[in-house]
Amino acid sequence: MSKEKILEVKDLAISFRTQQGVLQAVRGINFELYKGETLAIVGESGSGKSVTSRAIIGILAGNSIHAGGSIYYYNSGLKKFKQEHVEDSQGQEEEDVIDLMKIDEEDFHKLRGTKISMIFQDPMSSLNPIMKVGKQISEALYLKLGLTKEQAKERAIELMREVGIPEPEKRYYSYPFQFSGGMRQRIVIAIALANDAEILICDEPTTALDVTIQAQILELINRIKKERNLSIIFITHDLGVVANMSDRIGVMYAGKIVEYGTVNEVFYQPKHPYTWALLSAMPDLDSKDKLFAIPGTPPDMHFPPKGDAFAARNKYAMKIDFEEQPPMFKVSDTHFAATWLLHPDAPKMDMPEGLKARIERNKALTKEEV
Ligand SMILES: Nc1ncnc2c1ncn2[C@@H]1O[C@H](COP(=O)(O)OP(=O)(O)OP(=O)(O)O)[C@@H](O)[C@H]1O
Repeated sequence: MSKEKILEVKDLAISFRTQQGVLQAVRGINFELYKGETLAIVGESGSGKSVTSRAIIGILAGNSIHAGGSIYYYNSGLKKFKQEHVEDSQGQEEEDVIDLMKIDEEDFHKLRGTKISMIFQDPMSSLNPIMKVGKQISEALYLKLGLTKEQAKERAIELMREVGIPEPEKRYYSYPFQFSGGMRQRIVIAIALANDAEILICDEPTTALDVTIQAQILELINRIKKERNLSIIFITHDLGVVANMSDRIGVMYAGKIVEYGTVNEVFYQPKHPYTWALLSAMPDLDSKDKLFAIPGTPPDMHFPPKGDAFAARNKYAMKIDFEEQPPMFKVSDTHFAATWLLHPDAPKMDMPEGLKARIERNKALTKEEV
């Protein structure tokens, strides 16, 4: 995997004005995205995954407040900016970095739907219901890449073939409602490819599909990622989906990233009790154990807790968890977790025995498959 950074989310904070006051949806998150990698962001409903991805693509709701932080896009070719965090190192003035939270509408239009594309759970939300799908793909090519109408049509048919639409010459003239959910999601992917996107944000793209179709769409996303060196942000509440298709995972809880690391680190050496809970709640075909449900509910983000937001649901919580927010502790060069359990003075606490046994079983299974 190349290590060319394409995106850097820095101390990003997004709130919303609501009738009950200000809701703090994203509370200072940090992550990087590299070229050609898939970063999964997982967490329960309401943890701030969608708000994060909507901030990146610039489609936050009107009542949102940019409470702080930046989203740096590297080498967009759009402009040369000098940003605070790169000022002091030598030669950085030359770097092409833009802050997506600061650029104007016109520049954002050049990026959204072109360099950055998004696939949603419901493909209909990205498609025009009364326009033939072929036209929707070729329009992207025609408007944004300056091809002639004939060239655009030819290319659109090629793209339909590339994403696995059978008989693309014929289906070019069909309307979205004439396709199944899985096929519609393929059309949305074809539009993203038509735009030559560099970053593809997938927000629960397979949640509404049945399992077989889900696997096919995941396979397609994986294939185009490899073929085009795409960078993917994959948002899901389902850890099972990302196990086989992400390079790194960020676990979100109550508007913060509480743990991130490579897929192996998060699956095999999880450190945050919330990650333990998420992993324990994953259905496991080989286990006869009763499925673990995470007790309690996430906090009301109008009044985020003072300490570790997971403390109230965490049976391993210590006094300090209710009083002070834990910093990100480094586990390895690629693995970090925000839990006081990693403080050198904390009592030695390992993951639950049941989870440890599951992990060992899964490791053994993976070895068998190799
Ligand atoms: N326009 C809005 N106005 C008020 N609150 C909002 C708005 N959009 C999102 N929120 C709130 O922000 C928080 C984070 O929402 P977000 O959609 O990012 O969660 P999520 O992790 O993506 O969950 P889901 O999987 O359900 O989409 C939630 O509490 C949500 O209710």
